[in-house]
Amino acid sequence: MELAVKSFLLLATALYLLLKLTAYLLIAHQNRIFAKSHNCLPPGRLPSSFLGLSNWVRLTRAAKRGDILDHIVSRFPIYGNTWKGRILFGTSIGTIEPENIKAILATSFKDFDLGPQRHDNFYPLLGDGIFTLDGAGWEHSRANLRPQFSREQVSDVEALELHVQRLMNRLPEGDGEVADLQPLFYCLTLDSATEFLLGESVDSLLSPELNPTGAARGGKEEMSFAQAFNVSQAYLVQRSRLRELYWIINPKRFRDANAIVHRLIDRYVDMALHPEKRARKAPEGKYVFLDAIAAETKDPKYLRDQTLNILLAGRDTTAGLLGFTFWLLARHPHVYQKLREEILSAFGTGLNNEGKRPSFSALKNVTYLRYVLNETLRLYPSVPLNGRTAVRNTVLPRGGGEDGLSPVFIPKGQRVDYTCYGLHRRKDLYGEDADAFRPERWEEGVGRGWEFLPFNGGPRICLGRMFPHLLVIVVAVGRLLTPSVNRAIRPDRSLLHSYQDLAEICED
Ligand code: HEM
Repeated sequence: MELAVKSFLLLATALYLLLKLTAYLLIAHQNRIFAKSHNCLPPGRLPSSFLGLSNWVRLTRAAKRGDILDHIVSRFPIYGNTWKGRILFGTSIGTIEPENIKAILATSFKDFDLGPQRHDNFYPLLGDGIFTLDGAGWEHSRANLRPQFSREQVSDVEALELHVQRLMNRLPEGDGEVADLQPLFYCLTLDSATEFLLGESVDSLLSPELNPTGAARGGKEEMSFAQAFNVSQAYLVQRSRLRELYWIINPKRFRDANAIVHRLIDRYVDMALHPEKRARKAPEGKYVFLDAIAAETKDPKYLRDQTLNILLAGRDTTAGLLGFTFWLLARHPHVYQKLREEILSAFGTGLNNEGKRPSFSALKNVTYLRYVLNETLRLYPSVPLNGRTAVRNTVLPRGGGEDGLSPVFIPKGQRVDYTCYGLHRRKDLYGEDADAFRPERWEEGVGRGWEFLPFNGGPRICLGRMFPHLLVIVVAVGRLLTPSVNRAIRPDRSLLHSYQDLAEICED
């Protein structure tokens, strides 16, 4: 009897393996036919050891050193603008080819999705929202949320002014004193975003202790919303580093931080659904994102998740842009001087608290400011790494063969990572000085089409790209460019470190 069971198990296992092998060979055969019929050739090969462990170890070491982006970008001159390699159990295709990125994000949009990790890794904090969903869920979110990003709704300069003023109040008084702007910018974007989303700011700029970068510290005291949101994000970064194994990191501190964030948002969701519970009424005519979406949908989880998705999408990206703009201005005094002169000549004393506030469109038309922002986003795009996964067999137009000009076959399930940080630094697209900060290059017509992608492109292009970040920076630039605050800039490695963190979180 025992022998019969053993024989049966052996036979079943052999049959299972045979079926698997046949399916594998069949798919490989179909893939070959598909690739041939589209004239595909293989791209450059990133060497790797068993299961891609060596590449993963190199990536992890680079992340620890704080130069993961330069590490990734250094592969392109060696293996080509599109390459394929093994990284921790899976294969990845890396590309900095505009034509390929256009295919992924626009022309072959339906052939790709965000991949399994984005939703599942972010779920404990973000749930189901526009930033984490694919397919019908994303389409529904996008259609519902898009009207909330019209110009009138997001260009409330007055609300921003209050937070900028508070930021200014935190700068040291004396001449020659230094201040670290980065934590202040993270607080500024949190305060202004919560005001836009919830109708009330969490006012982190008024708190005596700033904890902006989200170091997951110990301690028994309850975290504030700002701390909890930062702690959650810091854990999301750590989880992303483990790729498919993200779920291994799920400590109590992460769960507590998520619960604190959810509790606060739920309070506002409750008030949006039951306005009679509100202690203070929003001023007449004031736009509140949560109230606006609650007018359409009454599901509290939907409301919480979408609000948090927007907060995550818009907060660090904007703080990063602000931080890098000033970081670069501090190192390029001639650019700083030129920008200051242009702003002052356009608006005179209008920026100096004398009642006349420049209009939004006037601010948008300060050409040199636009060049400075473009150049900052070119060198330090807030989302430097990104990727998609093929949902069916498809093709990228470039990267195959010795010359890299043939199409590349992308099988169903294949991950493709595109790297704006590398794309934006290509010397053949931006010139030999592509690594230098030179806003004037924008006068020369660089960055056309799919060569410049700080906000993505195609149907998933950033919803908030037009206004809030621009307004925040403009108000801040206006204020910080006044002579009395020339002092407030300090170069700081921590800025670069948190940029790397952001890079990794977005890689998923
Ligand atoms: C400098 C500031 C910003 C940059 C560089 C930026 C960049 C991006 C990028 C690259 C994406 C695509 C992510 C992906 O699909 O993988 C994105 C998506 C998104 N962004 Fe922004 N963003 C910024 C500010 C904002 C702000 C302020 C908001 C809202 C208030 C916002 C809302 C969104 C939303 C909702 C999405 C998801 C769109 C979708 O999937 O349909 N962003 N952003």
